[in-house]
Amino acid sequence: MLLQLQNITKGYGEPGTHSYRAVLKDLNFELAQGTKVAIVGPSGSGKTTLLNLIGALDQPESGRILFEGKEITGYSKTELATFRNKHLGFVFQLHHLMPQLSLWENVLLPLLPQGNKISKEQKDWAEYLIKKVGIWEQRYQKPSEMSGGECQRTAVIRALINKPKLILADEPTGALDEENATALTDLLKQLSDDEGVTLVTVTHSSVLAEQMDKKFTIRKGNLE
Ligand SMILES: Nc1ncnc2c1ncn2[C@@H]1O[C@H](COP(=O)(O)OP(=O)(O)OP(=O)(O)O)[C@@H](O)[C@H]1O
Repeated sequence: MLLQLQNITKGYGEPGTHSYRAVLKDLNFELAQGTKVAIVGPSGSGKTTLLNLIGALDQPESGRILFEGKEITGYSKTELATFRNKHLGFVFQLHHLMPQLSLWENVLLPLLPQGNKISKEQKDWAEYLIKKVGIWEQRYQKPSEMSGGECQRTAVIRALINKPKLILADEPTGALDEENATALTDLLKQLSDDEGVTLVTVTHSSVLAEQMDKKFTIRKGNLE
């Protein structure tokens, strides 16, 4: 298994007081390498809370999270940051591209914390991805000079640049019109198929959810 969540509990407020509210309760979840899943559920059901745990951005109150069989719960902040950078790619509803950088620079940005120079192999990989999603012509343009769909495609490539094992997408098509949303859905699916990347996407879009191998719904703090 690529990812295992075992008996996860997570809430907000001070446990044992009136302020506490449980969001995820004794949740179990397993994800095999290469699978694509959608997580759906009403507003406030805990989708982002769950994605933050899977993405090592937050820690559960109890339970264990294992990645490739190794427990990551208990990692220090630095260890979690290293883990995220090495294994995970993130796509958000809003692309979060750096406004002062070109498409090309934005795509290469996640490689910079690794120090040293960006290798020819890494540049070739970036070029391959940018061409694959059809925005090579725009590579020297800044986000303000690109369409919303082009920005979101750039964000998807940026998430893939480190060759992550797992991509986490939070409402990736949420800010796009229907045509662009469909194009991005196809792209996410095709890229994860071609590159063998595992994908977890939180979405309100039934079109996107239907494209995944499996759909989970958060209900009463658990996945069904
Ligand atoms: N930092 C926080 N402090 C207190 N409560 C929080 C915090 N973050 C989330 N919550 C609460 O936890 C519950 C789950 O929130 P979460 O954002 O995970 O839901 P969601 O399913 O992603 O919702 P949406 O679809 O509206 O984005 C909500 O009731 C929310 O108010």
